[in-house]
Amino acid sequence: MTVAIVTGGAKGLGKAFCEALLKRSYKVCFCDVDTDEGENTQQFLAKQYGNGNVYFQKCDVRSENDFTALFNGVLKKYSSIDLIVNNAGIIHETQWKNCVDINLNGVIQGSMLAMDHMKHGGGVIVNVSSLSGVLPTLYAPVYAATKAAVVNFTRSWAMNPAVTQNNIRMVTMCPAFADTDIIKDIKEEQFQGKQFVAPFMEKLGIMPLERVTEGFLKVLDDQDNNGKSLIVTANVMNYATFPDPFQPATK
Ligand SMILES: NC(=O)C1=CN([C@@H]2O[C@H](COP(=O)(O)OP(=O)(O)OC[C@H]3O[C@@H](n4cnc5c(N)ncnc54)[C@H](O)[C@@H]3O)[C@@H](O)[C@H]2O)C=CC1
Ligand SMILES: CCC(=O)/C=C/C=C\C[C@@H](O)/C=C/C=C/C=C\[C@@H](O)CCCC(=O)O
Repeated sequence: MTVAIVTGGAKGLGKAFCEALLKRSYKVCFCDVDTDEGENTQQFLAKQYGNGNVYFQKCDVRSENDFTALFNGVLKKYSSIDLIVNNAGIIHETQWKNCVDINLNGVIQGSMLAMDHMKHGGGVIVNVSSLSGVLPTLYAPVYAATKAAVVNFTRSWAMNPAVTQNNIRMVTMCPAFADTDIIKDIKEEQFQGKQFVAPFMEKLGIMPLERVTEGFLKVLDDQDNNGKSLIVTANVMNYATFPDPFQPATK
């Protein structure tokens, strides 16, 4: 039995990742702060993939207590945790502390709890960042900062013996715009200049969820990607490259 936790799984990319995992016969526990949406999705997924294979637990990733209860619940039900997808996220430049709490602290909390469990038998941690994690994003500096932090948090842990010597793999995903609610019903106050979004969206397009799921499955299947960050756009699916100051200088 292979067991996964997906945060923010009630809708959008998280829900798509849950479905992809269920198709691969994982047992899936997904959490969300939105109980109504979570319960609807639970019913939908249970009908498609079987009641015993998926369940929803309310968890606000900002809460250490909720997160600990989530892990304990999964271990009680399925006895192991092989994969966590730290996916829950928002974009909100005015409520920026909330944005940091969810997008960064939530990922840190989920990763630390997962590592603590996985040190006994290994596992995979997928942290969902954004293309905004590797590119400056003028309309959302705080969002971009949280997403860049996720990239370097993952790269940094990936070098640590607690990961490398315990058969753990930590990877980041950096998708461009995808067709979910995060890009809809948007308020001016969520950005530092909402008008700046459109040109980037025009250039990058809006990906169907299937394209991001393709990247997600690649991240799961590539065994040698510890610490890497997969960029997913309509045209590109490559691991990001970063400057290496330890290499001899080239002239
Ligand atoms: N859709 C897009 O264009 C892109 C999205 N992303 C990232 O993908 C991730 C998923 O986003 P989408 O599915 O697009 O958005 P979405 O808005 O459709 O789904 C996000 C889910 O996270 C949940 N959530 C929010 N705060 C939470 C909290 N405190 N605790 C638990 N769950 C919480 C929401 O209730 C919702 O179900 C986010 O981290 C986002 O930043 C990255 C790049 C592009
Ligand atoms: C700099 C490159 C870049 O912009 C990359 C973006 C990649 C992904 C962004 C993603 O993580 C979150 C995007 C959220 C966007 C939210 C709202 C927009 O849809 C507002 C559109 C407003 C408008 O149409 O005027």
